[in-house]
Amino acid sequence: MRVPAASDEWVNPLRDGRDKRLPRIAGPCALVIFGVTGDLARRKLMPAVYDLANRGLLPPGFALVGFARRDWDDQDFGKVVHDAVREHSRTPFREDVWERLSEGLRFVQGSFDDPASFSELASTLHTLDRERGSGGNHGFYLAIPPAAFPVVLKQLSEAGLARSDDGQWKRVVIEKPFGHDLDSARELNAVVNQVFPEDTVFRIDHYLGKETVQNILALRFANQLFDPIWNAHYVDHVQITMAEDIGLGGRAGYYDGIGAARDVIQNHLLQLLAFTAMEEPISFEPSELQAEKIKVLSATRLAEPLDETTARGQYAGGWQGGLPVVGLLEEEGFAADSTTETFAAITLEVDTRRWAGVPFYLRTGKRLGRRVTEIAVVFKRAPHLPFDQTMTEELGQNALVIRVQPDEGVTMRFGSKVPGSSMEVRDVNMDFSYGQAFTESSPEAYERLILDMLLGEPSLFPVNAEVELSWEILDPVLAHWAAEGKPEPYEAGTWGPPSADEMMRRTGREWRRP
Ligand SMILES: NC(=O)C1=CN([C@@H]2O[C@H](COP(=O)(O)OP(=O)(O)OC[C@H]3O[C@@H](n4cnc5c(N)ncnc54)[C@H](OP(=O)(O)O)[C@@H]3O)[C@@H](O)[C@H]2O)C=CC1
Ligand SMILES: O=C1O[C@H](COP(=O)(O)O)[C@@H](O)[C@H](O)[C@H]1O
Repeated sequence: MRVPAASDEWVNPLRDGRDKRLPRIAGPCALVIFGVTGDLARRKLMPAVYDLANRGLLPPGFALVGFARRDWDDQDFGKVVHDAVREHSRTPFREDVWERLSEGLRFVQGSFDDPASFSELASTLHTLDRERGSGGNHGFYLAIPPAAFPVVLKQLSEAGLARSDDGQWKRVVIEKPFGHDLDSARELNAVVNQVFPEDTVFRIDHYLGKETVQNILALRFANQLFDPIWNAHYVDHVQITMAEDIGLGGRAGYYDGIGAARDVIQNHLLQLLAFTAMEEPISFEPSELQAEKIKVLSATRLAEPLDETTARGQYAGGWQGGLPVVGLLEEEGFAADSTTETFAAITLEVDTRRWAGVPFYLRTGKRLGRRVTEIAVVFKRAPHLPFDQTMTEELGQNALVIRVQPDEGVTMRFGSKVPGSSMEVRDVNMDFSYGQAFTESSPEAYERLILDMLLGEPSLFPVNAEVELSWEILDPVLAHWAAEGKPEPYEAGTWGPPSADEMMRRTGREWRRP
């Protein structure tokens, strides 16, 4: 198989033709992970790198450099990567793959505020370029606390690590959250672009790396079936749910003061809305896809009044999976009077001809009934039912449900005659399940996104404008909630605070129980 040179033409991954179904392999390069001792690196990034190696998608001399404060050497680091891979990788562990990967592992010990550590990083990379042929192509993954983004960018710049000579590339991957409101996102964007030109900045929203999210584009734009009814004439409303059953033990440092809306609505859920509501791009060139997402986000705004169209909550103690669990205020590290919300629901309107008058309800929460992310497009009722009313009491509204996770797939809900002598009609489901339709398991989101970054393929990374527009949409409700004070408590293991149900009841609708 041909290994593309670093200078190979960029190939659009969303427009691959038949001959391009062959796996795309990254050219010679090194990946530096800042924050390599952290939770994200251990659970997601290092396993994803191994999975790519296992699939033969990394170049022969690939190098992975970890940077953190621990007093480790390359061997210690190798053991940590090994354990993370054994515990969390998607693909089976193979000794020969591990041997090859481990030859390129290096650790640089240092603090973000210490220029000497960055000089050492530069010298490590130069050595790798020479010895393993990474060719001056370096990706820098910032898996670090958001407050540290500016200092690391400055150090990279001052150490000359952000500068590319001819035929080389330097790219930066920035984890979320990208700012905590519009102003801070603008400031951060300015800092980032002082060091890395926009086309070398890869802002991660890992939801875009999920197969089921990319499949929204296929479902909508590869089929004739859905588009004619994908509009305000037929759609009653859209519900986007990201529910988690986990609590926030161990995450206080990041989550307290951030809350559910900043953590996932600003990024993952608004990206899901953009994919669901945008117009067909004229091609899958990154700029065309981004243009459509930008257009639809520009047309999106909060429905008002906010105390009726939004809800927020904080989990209290309760039961989950048959076990008692504590409330947020008892979780280690959270302030006893924390006003951080762990549940958020908002109503959005999309001011376009396609969506005028169709509410988009977005909700997310921790310690909810179960883990599920789905987009439910709920259709209007048939204008006339030629049945005896008693025969349709169990007929709901038609719905198309895109199950992002788990049990990935698509379900269509519609009415069907109940077998028997009467014309009774009841809801039934028609399912497409990834597990049944495809034999191969889907790549993990980070696997896909790390590879795309190494290949320089930006389609699945939100640009600056999308991030800022998302804050613009959310800022008013964040200010509204900040003025309100304490969120409403809800029992762990339930579906959120009563005000969330009330918010829907007011409109004559109800949340799905996925
Ligand atoms: N965890 C997750 O599931 C997700 C995380 N993210 C984002 O990823 C990023 C990282 O999150 P997470 O892994 O959970 O964070 P952690 O707190 O677990 O890890 C932070 C890392 O940063 C390093 N670090 C912190 N300060 C310094 C410093 N001054 N000098 C050198 N290293 C330092 C720590 O190294 P040391 O060992 O030296 O302390 C550690 O490796 C955040 O932006 C988060 O929002 C995004 C989505 C999901
Ligand atoms: O970005 C985040 O996502 C995770 C959930 O990710 P998923 O892929 O398992 O759905 C969430 O737990 C975390 O709070 C948030 O920062």
